[in-house]
Amino acid sequence: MKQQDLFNTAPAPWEVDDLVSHVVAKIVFSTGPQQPFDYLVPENLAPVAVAGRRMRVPFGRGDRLVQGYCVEVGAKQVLPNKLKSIHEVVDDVTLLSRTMLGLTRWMAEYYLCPWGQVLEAVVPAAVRGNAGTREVTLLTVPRETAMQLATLKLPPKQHAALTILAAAGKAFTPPELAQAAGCTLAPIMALRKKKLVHVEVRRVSFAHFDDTPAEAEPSKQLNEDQAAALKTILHAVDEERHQTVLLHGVTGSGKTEVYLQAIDRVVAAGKQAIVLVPEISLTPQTKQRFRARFSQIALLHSHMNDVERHWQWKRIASGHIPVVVGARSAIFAPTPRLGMIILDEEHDSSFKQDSSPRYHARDVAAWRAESENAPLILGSATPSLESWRQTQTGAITLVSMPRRVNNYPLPDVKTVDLRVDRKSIGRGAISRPLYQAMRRTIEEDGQMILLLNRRGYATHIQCPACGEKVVCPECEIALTHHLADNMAICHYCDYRQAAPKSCPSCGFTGIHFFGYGTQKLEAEVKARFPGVECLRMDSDTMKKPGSHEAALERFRCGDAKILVGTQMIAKGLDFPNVTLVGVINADTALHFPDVRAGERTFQLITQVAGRTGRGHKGGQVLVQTLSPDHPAIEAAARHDYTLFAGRELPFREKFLFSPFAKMVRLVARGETAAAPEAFLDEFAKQLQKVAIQLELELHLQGPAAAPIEKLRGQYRFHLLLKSLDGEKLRKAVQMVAVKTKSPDEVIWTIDVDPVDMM
Ligand SMILES: Nc1ncnc2c1ncn2[C@@H]1O[C@H](COP(=O)(O)OP(=O)(O)OP(=O)(O)O)[C@@H](O)[C@H]1O
Ligand SMILES: [Zn+2]
Repeated sequence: MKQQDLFNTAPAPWEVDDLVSHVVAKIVFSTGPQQPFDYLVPENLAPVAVAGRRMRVPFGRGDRLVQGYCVEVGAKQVLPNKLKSIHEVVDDVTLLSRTMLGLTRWMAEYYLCPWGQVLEAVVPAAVRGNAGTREVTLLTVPRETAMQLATLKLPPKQHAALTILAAAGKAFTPPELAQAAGCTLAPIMALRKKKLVHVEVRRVSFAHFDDTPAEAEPSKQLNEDQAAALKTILHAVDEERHQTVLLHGVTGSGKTEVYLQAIDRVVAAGKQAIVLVPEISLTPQTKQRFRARFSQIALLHSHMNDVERHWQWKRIASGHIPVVVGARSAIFAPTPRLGMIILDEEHDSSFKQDSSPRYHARDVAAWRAESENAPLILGSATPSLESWRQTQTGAITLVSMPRRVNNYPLPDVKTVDLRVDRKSIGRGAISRPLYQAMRRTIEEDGQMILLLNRRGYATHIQCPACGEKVVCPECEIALTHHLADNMAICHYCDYRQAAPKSCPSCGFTGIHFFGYGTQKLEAEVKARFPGVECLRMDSDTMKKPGSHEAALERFRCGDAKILVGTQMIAKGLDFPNVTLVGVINADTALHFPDVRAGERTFQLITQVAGRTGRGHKGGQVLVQTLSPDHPAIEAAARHDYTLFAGRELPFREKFLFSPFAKMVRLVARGETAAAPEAFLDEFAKQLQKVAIQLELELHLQGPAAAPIEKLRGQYRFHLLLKSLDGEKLRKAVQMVAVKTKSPDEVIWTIDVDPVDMM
């Protein structure tokens, strides 16, 4: 883990006279040893041996050739016979600029993971694999050969081919030349052997994608709030200095228009902008909005194939594409002249990667923007408490847009208390008040969105006779009943079995399916509103590429009246005819054993409520809940972010959580419960020793069984580390980690600034 250079050790005193200055390349491997190694750069490779390219080098006793990333090249005093030489430079283009190399190094140190692993995450596999390109051999005639052409004694076919190539004035591949000269490849091979033609091997791209811009759209006349926000942003853009601005604008306040006009200025200055959005927000609507304003734009999304990904990467790296829009990993777009970074919906948890390197795009963006003197714009109606807190300390500039565009009011939000007697609520998932509101909406030709954050049909299966619950044998989590193929499925590991007809334990045939998923809700809507088209959007119905677009188009054009879905329908959508939003169960995420449960609930309800009232018809929201008095639900019903943050922050401070304390989470898993628990116990003990040494005030929670105690057959434990001093905390973890050799049966991970606590 520690980045130390084996070859940086000082030479012995009697060796000093033998030192010579040599060009040395520092190589980092993506697997195997974690520390960089030095290699000599032979003279013939000096022009191409550039930091940021991959190189093949001899490694180990057998000098096996392995590939690594060159992260630095420079003159160094070395004992020449002690270092091996680079064998080959793999890339003919530089994959990582100095800034990007610096970024990867910072990520490795900050997130406590191997540098090589970060490099592999930053350079897309499609780029590493040169997807969509092939090597071609190109032939030309050197000048001296061309001048002697008339006097050269050659067989007629060779002579003819050489004459044609010399006259062509451009390079031919061997088959092209053979065709032009009307001969086989043999005479051309002969010319190559005689060295009468110059041979060059070059990698060319055969990919091409259509990027015709959408119909152009002029920018909008900004309202007062938007103009003020834009002014603050442009200040930083014009001065080419780094500043982070949090654009806190309520839903429908027109944040996108502010981004677009800020980007205009960046592009006019000849620079590039990166816009990050949650993957799920890369809707046709978002794409269209950006396409209509910028003719040259790269849209990076997960359905892209390798050939296209590589093609886009090269276009961005060439500097020709001024605007890049994409999900989390677009923060690594190789823009040579970065002028601004925007994170829309900056609070979204999809910006945190849940596999190593476990980076948060917001923090990576902050590092990048700072080192490239570019402004960073964070936008949200429900900012993360991390960003909000920084506006209080002055590290981030706050700009507010508290009103919707066109002075549309925020929708009226009412809670439906599900605790009152069932009679007045009605049966099924849709309460009586919600049903009546739905009926009215249809009569008034409006559209509506129903949010239920659980997919599947019934959320648990239980025997009323003996109480037996049907759980996943691998995760011990209740299986969800899915109607398609009548299966019972584990939502954690995708284990599936046929839905039981009787109790697997006592044989009772009246086994019961409880709870509501989106499938069951859709069925209920269809039964109660026959003839009204209802669409369902969740990860089950949205598997196929393009299905997202198709569904949203049916809703946009007004054919579908009711849209039922999970959180994927909660953000970003801008449909003026949506006059009703129903939250079927506001409590699904409220009681998770996670410090952010309240924050997530507040965000989800505020965001989904924001989908309505975006037109002149107005809108209303009904939130069904068992806890209408919960502070998060109450604040969301009032669209009051400041109220929510004002209540939540003191709690976080008191109990030492983010954003006040820095947190690191360790998760260990294994076939038995004992091994991972013992491992974390020992880790905690070592940490406490190191903490004394470093004078670190360390707070430990656990080790304890993780909320998801068992996953895919493995027992999971976690240990939460907290401290006000993040730097020292990471240092302590690193010091223990380098010395720790985990037993074979334990797999463990380090998560710095964890978001997922399950
Ligand atoms: N100055 C303006 N005048 C008129 N309409 C505007 C103006 N600015 C934006 N709009 C329109 O207002 C609507 C809402 O804007 P937008 O989707 O950017 O809001 P938002 O702040 O991103 O909301 P959300 O957080 O809910 O996604 C869009 O249809 C947009 O075209
Ligand atoms: Zn499972």
